[in-house]
Amino acid sequence: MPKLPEDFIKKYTKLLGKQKADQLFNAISENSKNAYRINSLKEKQTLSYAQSEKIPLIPDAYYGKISGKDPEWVSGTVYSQEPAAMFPAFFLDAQPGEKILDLCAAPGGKSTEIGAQLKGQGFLLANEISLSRAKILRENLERWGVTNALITSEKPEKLSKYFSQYFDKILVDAPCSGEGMFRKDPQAIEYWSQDYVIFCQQRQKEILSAAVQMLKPGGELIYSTCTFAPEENEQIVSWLTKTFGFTIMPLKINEQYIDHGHPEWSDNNIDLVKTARFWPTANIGEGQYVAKLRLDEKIKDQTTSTSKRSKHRKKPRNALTKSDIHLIANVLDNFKLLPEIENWQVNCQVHNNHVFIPAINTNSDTHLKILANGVELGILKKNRFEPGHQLAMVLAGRKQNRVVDLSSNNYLKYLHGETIKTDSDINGFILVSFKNFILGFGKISNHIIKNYYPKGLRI
Ligand SMILES: C[S@@+](CC[C@H](N)C(=O)[O-])C[C@H]1O[C@@H](n2cnc3c(N)ncnc32)[C@H](O)[C@@H]1O
Repeated sequence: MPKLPEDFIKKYTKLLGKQKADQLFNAISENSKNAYRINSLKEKQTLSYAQSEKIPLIPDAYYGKISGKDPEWVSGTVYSQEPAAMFPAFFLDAQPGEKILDLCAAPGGKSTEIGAQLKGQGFLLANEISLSRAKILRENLERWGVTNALITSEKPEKLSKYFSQYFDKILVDAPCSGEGMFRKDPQAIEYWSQDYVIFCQQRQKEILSAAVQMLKPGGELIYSTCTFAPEENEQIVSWLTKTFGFTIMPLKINEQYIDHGHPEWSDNNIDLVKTARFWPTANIGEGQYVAKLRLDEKIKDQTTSTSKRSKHRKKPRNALTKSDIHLIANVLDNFKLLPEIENWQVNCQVHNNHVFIPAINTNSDTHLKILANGVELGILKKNRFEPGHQLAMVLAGRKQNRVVDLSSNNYLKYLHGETIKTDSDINGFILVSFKNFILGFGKISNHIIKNYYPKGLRI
């Protein structure tokens, strides 16, 4: 690991005192902690992991390392996540039916959890400014089986034009100087300087200024970073309260693991003790800061009437023909559908032959970079319907009968995209599983499973 920068050592020795600062520097030289969360959207399966050490407070989360080749991961049953990073979504506590924005969402650690909390009811907008990272976000949300997310790759200011005062809760898991990740990602040490901390602070203010425009009066903002820097933590929260009329809300802080925010590192606002700090010395995981703020109910609507007339309200025409419905039903009727997709005949739309149930209605003049909207059921081809991978991931939320479970050998063949021999007498589309974890679709004809595992995911 690279040496800690002199300015970093001086800064934290001054803030924490020599003894606590030395403990922090020692903790940074130790190994980082691995953990995973279990997906409550999927049918319960027996995992091959020990599940012996639980993450405090977080439901269904354990210490332990998982591999991207495990069927648990391929099927979206578990998500590997740094333990302290599980807390922002835990504190957000989305309720089914709410409208939630995750503004800086990739790769999706928090969006996947928010998707699970919503239980398919309500709406999640998962946005990531970087297109390459947004594609990974889409893969992760698809694997997780989330049905009600719109995934975009936009600048926060642009989103705010479409979603004025729209959301009940917004998570800003901000890009930051990453001091809390030094031991997990030593590159962050090389990148660090006090100037960089100030640059990040400025960027956080810009992102948050756009986020506030999208929050309903009385709505909640969760702000989090993975840095220790007060400039990006308590000082940002003080700026939010003074600039926009926010109240700092208490968080469930168990002082055994979680420190409180430090008023003396900002403007002495005593309410900053209600915010949460995670230090690697406290043994949960890496560094993290989380604050929950409520926007004043009486906040004035400063948006123009044009931007309030959002472009996502009008319901476009359902373009399915009778014969399309017949083709789709021929496939879907073989599976047990979840309540969110049961009424597909009424709710679905077709775009370039892709059949999907949108999370939100958008018009053709919505100029947002949209990577996914709701659930893609599949593609209409000439005289047939081919179910999509996302549908398989969603169907894993219920016990299915039309499933072929593979051997270890055939599991790898499936992930490679090969065809597989089977004893099954079924013909047509089936779900393919390994150790009962649903991996994707296959289509059987004469005891051969044609592989429908997406090309982009094959190993
Ligand atoms: C801490 S990461 C988010 C991690 C994510 N929430 C998760 O749990 O997987 C911060 C994200 O903010 C994005 N970002 C960078 N600059 C941004 C900006 N100006 N506006 C919005 N997002 C930005 C980064 O690309 C990065 O993916």
